[in-house]
Amino acid sequence: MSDAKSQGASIVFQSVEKAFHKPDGGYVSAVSDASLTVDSGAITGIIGRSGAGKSTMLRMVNGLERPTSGQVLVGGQDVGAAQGAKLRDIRRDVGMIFQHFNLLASRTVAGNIALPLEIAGVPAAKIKTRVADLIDRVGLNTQSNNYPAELSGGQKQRVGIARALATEPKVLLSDEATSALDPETTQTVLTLLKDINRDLGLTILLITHEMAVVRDIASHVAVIEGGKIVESGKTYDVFTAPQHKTTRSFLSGVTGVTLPAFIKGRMLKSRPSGAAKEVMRVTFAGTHATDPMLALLTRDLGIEVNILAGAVEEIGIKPFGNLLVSLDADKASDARTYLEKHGLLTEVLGYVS
Ligand SMILES: Nc1ncnc2c1ncn2[C@@H]1O[C@H](COP(=O)(O)OP(=O)(O)OP(=O)(O)O)[C@@H](O)[C@H]1O
Repeated sequence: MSDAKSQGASIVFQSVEKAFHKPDGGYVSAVSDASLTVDSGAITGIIGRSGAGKSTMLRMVNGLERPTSGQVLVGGQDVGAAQGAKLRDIRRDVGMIFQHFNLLASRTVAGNIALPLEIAGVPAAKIKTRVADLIDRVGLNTQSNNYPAELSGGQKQRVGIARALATEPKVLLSDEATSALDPETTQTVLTLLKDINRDLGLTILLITHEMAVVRDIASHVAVIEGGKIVESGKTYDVFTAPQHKTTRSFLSGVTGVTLPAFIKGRMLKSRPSGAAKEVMRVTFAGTHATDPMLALLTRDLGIEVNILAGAVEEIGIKPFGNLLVSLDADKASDARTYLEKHGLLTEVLGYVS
């Protein structure tokens, strides 16, 4: 494959609703009032639980579903309104990869990758060179004549990626592409997707239920619940200052920073009478991520803090830290003011007596 940049295309969801009719005459609202802009060349993750509406969002981008109202625009073209040749043109600009790869068992690696080119009527000689380039790009040179049954999950997904890139799309949709893979293979596939995004400039929209995937690859994220986008923004901003409880619950799974059981079991929502400790989350972002702020808090205000759990992580190349601490509830308000004045974020999680 030539490494010339194939321009990406933006994806815009404008007040999109999608309802499905049920056999009993009612309907189910799969996506409701969704507005989201994915910039050309960006990698954006849509995260949500099972049934949240992720697949429906994705399927509206390549015209497999049409919005009930609102618009989905790919490179400014209204996918929902497109018919016939126009819809085929838009679809050619949108490649897709799947959780279970969707490879043809009867075709070799090279044969699977060639399929979309054969369907598009590309001359055989051109298909041969292009398939060889694609195989090279995804690192399957020694497997080109193997059948899917002879490949590992990671290798199968590489074939899926090469096949999706065959028609030089501007947008790549990823439907839980790493969910069936082990963590190590997931990393190699995510790295390949990042390389492709960088080299070809194509836009990637992925759906996942794993915040770790978002952290590792996406510059932007949208959180969807019950068909509604409840939060969206730059991945770093959403990770360091999540606004919605669903986002927080996804994050608690990925940061690995959870309260120890002996505290969790005793936590109260409101402050009890008498002596009590406040349990607080402190998020260190940007330049403060590695500052010794708790030591400074003790030095400047004489407030002592117990660390319950913590971790420093990276998103892109930017670090952020997450600490769960407890401290004297009488002094907690002063401590929060001090920490926030120094650019940290705090959140009261509860109290223990
Ligand atoms: N063709 C359909 N007919 C009827 N209802 C549908 C159809 N497709 C999706 N739904 C419903 O719409 C809602 C959203 O489904 P969707 O598949 O988009 O969710 P999801 O977030 O992708 O879930 P999962 O992670 O389990 O795939 C669900 O309630 C689902 O049952």
